[in-house]
Amino acid sequence: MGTPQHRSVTLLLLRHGLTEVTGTVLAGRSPGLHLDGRGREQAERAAHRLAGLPVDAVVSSPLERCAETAEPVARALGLPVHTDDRFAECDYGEWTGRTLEELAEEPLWPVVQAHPSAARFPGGESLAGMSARAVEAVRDWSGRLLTAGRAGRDPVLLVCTHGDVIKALAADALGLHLDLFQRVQADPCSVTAIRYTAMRPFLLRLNDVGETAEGLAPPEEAATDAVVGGGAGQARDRTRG
Ligand SMILES: O=C(O)[C@@H](CO)OP(=O)(O)O
Repeated sequence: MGTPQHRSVTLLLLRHGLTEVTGTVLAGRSPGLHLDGRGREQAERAAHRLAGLPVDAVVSSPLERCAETAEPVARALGLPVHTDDRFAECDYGEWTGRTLEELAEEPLWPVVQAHPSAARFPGGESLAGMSARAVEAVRDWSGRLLTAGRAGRDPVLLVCTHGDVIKALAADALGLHLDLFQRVQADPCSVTAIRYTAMRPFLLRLNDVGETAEGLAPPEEAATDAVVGGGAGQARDRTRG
């Protein structure tokens, strides 16, 4: 990576809108799961809310519910949607598509709730692995934007992704062990904003479902002199052992 002209990146994490199973089924990587009418409305409202922000790139999980949320937002911003598999929901393996009620009876359930850093889903991924890949993706995209370095301000990256991915990235930003990530909330179409400055992540907004974009991005003149990635670097260590 070349010498970045601007050394702070603002990350906006947008959770996808509602689907007909949100909150009752562990959707994960279920194929063909689309936004429902409420979800499409939420995506349009998010597009309206975020339209005026100086966003430099929109990146989405490949799953339909995120792509369908990112699309109107990116259109309002006049940007293309990039896809990155590392922002896909955790691969829940055999748990994918099962109801939460049913899963609550599984022996692994209390581990997922109370000790998620030890949770690996049968036939799927571990939550620690999901966290590490998402942190790595944020680091890569941030580096890319810093290298591209638009004059006059620090870059803003908008990522449309999933509940557990946002919870993991927010936990990383707060320096929380992954075991505490269930204490973070990310509602449909909420925005969680993190600024990475001087090797350190700062949580600007958590689970923000407001109507305005005030305070979500730096003012035009703000260009700082620091380095991105402190939280990202620390995350893997915190999820070990
Ligand atoms: O997969 C799911 O059911 C949930 C889990 O957090 O995430 P999302 O709906 O945000 O994809």
